[in-house]
Amino acid sequence: MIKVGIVGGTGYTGSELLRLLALHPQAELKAITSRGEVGQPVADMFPALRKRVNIAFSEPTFESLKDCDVVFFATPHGVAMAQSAELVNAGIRVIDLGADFRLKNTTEFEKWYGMPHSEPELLGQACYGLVESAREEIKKAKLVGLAGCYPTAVQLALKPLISHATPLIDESSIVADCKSGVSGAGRKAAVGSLFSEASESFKAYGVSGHRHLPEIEQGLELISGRKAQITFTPHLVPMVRGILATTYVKLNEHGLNTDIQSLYEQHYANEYFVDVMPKGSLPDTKSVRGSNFVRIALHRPQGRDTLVIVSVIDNLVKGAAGQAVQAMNAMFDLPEHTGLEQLPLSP
Ligand SMILES: NC(=O)C1=CN([C@@H]2O[C@H](COP(=O)(O)OP(=O)(O)OC[C@H]3O[C@@H](n4cnc5c(N)ncnc54)[C@H](OP(=O)(O)O)[C@@H]3O)[C@@H](O)[C@H]2O)C=CC1
Ligand SMILES: CC(=O)N[C@@H](CCC(=O)OP(=O)(O)O)C(=O)O
Repeated sequence: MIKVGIVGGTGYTGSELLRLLALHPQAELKAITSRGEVGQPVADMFPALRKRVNIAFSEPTFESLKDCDVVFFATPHGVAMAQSAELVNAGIRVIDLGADFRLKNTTEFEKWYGMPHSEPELLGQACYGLVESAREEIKKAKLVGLAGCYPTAVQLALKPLISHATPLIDESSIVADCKSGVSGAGRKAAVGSLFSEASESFKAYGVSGHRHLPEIEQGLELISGRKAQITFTPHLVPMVRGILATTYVKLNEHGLNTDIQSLYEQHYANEYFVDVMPKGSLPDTKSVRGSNFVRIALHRPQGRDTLVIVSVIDNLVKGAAGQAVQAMNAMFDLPEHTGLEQLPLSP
């Protein structure tokens, strides 16, 4: 059994990890931390976990986590950075769901996250955790900086095109128009997440710059070795879970002469969690809700040279906790879908 610890067990991604790991056949929950709820049984806070999770919250300290094989950080930026070195040095593998180990350039990190990076050496050892593109590195990694939620939806939408040795699109003018449910903002109290603010409304945010922009560009460059430029606009939608990304690219001559639907189907043929839908499909967030799947559909409106790629994920699963468990499975040589076979909730 893999002994698992979670730092940040009271938040949305932490509790989603609990939901998934409670039924994982190879995982044993050893520690779940909270600063404010030490001693409280986890199932008292999350009745959905009654009779499945029988431990209590503990302090987010090394002492609580030292018997684990792997520790997930489901915490705000800056927390994993402060605590990972001690764990990694003790031979405990770390998967950070936050952004401390995603951006390789510390100046970029400081610019977008407003804090200096205190562990540049550890950052150098970290593997960027988009499992479909970095599986082999993740297997060996001691530390994974898991891909963000929007970056997962957008990179998986573009990967087959970007992976192609000869560019198929104009890689300098990609547009990703993305919509997220409110759980993307976390469980902490915030005015923008109030029912009366977010419901019956729909708005763009971070239009002039969002911290996922440099991450997406870095991720695309990691895949292709070429620099890509993207206009990324996130929106807040009045629903709880889900991300829908509509990504627009201009096909070049080579792209226009390629069967893009077949390219996607072949590229993802062996990916358990990626569903390339039949031509013309319209995936909705409900079709992935509660599951680790991503569904992708391709369109060429009016047969023109713009390709529209629609991708959907559950931000808390494939965008966070599910992808984290997928990475853990890869690290511990388990089939990647172990404990992750939940079908989406319907309706
Ligand atoms: N929500 C989403 O869709 C996604 C979130 N993420 C990332 O995952 C991380 C967690 O997000 P989310 O679950 O939404 O956040 P929440 O705000 O819901 O939860 C944050 C958790 O972190 C704990 N925490 C806060 N500060 C500290 C600290 N200084 N030391 C230890 N624990 C701390 C809190 O627990 P307590 O106060 O009880 O100690 C709480 O359990 C973030 O980095 C986020 O960016 C990534 C992808 C998607
Ligand atoms: C709706 C909403 O607010 N979404 C968050 C993104 C989710 C998140 O926490 O981002 P990471 O993937 O970087 O961890 C935001 O835009 O800041």
